[in-house]
Amino acid sequence: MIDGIRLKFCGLTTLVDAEFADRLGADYLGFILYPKSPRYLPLRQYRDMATALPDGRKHVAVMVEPDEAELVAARDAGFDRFQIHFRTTTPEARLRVWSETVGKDVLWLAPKLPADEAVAAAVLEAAGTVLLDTFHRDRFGGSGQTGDWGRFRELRASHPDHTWILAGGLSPENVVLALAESGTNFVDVNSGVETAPGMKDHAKMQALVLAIHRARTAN
Ligand SMILES: O=C(O)c1ccccc1N[C@@H]1O[C@H](COP(=O)(O)O)[C@@H](O)[C@H]1O
Repeated sequence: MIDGIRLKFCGLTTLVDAEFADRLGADYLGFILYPKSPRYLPLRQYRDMATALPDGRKHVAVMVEPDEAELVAARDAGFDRFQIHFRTTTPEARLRVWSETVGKDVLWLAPKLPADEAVAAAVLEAAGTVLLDTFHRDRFGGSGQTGDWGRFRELRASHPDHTWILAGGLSPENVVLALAESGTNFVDVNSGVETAPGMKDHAKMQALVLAIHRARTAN
């Protein structure tokens, strides 16, 4: 927690980067288990890394429309949270399977939500947390593009019983404005603190944490 803001650094592919995220005080460390991502981390590599990481941070498995066996494998590997990106045409029964497999409290649903679509009731029923990433027609996440922070604010206010996570193109340069405009207390940061996909830039990670700290402690 950085002065009341929950922080997840995502797309971690090396122990050095994960340890650095931990030292900076990130609450959540995100590992992308989606083979088509340039930040893909195979599950066996995650297991090796996880045993070497200090306790205290929650580990998030980032997946795209996993089948039940893939989700069970991630659950059995010891992840604490499960962030699932999916198309809004996904059958509701599938959302229920994800929810029953890991539990509503630890499931983060990330619908690929076009500007004119509401968050479906089935999404809110299946998960206690909704992650709003920027809509991109051809991608599930990691686009590096910012979204509609005003819409995030409205959705969060409309569903106060859920936890809402802001994602999409967040960086040291824009995070303070994103906090102010979205009203979020939970940010997910990925490509905005990289030198290349999957390679974290420690100076940018530190700058992001400092930017949040300064914004939150300024009078
Ligand atoms: O980063 C990826 O490659 C990725 C692939 C598939 C699903 C999610 C992915 N990343 C997630 O996307 C958001 C936003 O990322 P960015 O800050 O815009 O780069 C974040 O939740 C990542 O976990």
